[in-house]
Amino acid sequence: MLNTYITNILGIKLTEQQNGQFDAYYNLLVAYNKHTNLTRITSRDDADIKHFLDSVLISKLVDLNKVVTLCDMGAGAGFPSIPLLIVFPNIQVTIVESQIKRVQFLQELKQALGLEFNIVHDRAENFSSKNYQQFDIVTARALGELRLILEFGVPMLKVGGHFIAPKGSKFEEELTSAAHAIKVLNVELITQDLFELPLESGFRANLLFRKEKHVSGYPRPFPIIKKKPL
Ligand SMILES: C[S@@+](CC[C@H](N)C(=O)[O-])C[C@H]1O[C@@H](n2cnc3c(N)ncnc32)[C@H](O)[C@@H]1O
Repeated sequence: MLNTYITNILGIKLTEQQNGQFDAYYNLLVAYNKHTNLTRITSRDDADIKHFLDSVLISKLVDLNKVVTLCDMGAGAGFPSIPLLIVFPNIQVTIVESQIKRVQFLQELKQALGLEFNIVHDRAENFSSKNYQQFDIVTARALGELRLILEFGVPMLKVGGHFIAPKGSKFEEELTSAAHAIKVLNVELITQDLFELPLESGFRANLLFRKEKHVSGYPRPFPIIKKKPL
């Protein structure tokens, strides 16, 4: 089913190896989830649509064949970066994840899929403050409010790089409250890609921003970000 969705929606035909990697991903996710809470989505159909397809939809926004480096903040069980890496194995993925049990799952996943990616056990805002202007793309799904994740992630982007925020039905409200952050961090909203997932599985708004200029002084320490969001 995943294969059909990806072909019909994105025009990409998965190879046998890629289909096998998605099967192995699903099997490990469900097996690991029995003892360690990773996801509430456990049926194969739901995982195909709400985890795998949803993650790969990001590739509609940028040409991932040309992208070299991508940082996924708070990837949890690997979303959205690992499905993207399966489909675009040329990407150099760095995951920054704060919870050790999820880091351990990601280490096992790396072995199971035979893919290379960096796993950093840290908070995204700490990692970001040590890695200015390193990445072509920064993304984060379900990590937090848009204005917070922009402050975490934009400092890590190269000038001209893209921040991609997968958001839900309240994306317009988030954009409104992020207006100041967008201005201060010097990013421009380029595209809002709105999509209804198959089988009434939910709405996705993928927001694409481009970094216009590097601004020093961000991210601030988390207690300050939380107390005084941009
Ligand atoms: C709701 S989960 C979303 C996981 C995944 N992105 C997804 O969409 O399925 C949020 C994840 O972010 C991690 N997290 C929370 N705060 C973080 C931070 N400041 N830096 C890095 N990871 C963080 C959590 O441990 C958790 O794995």
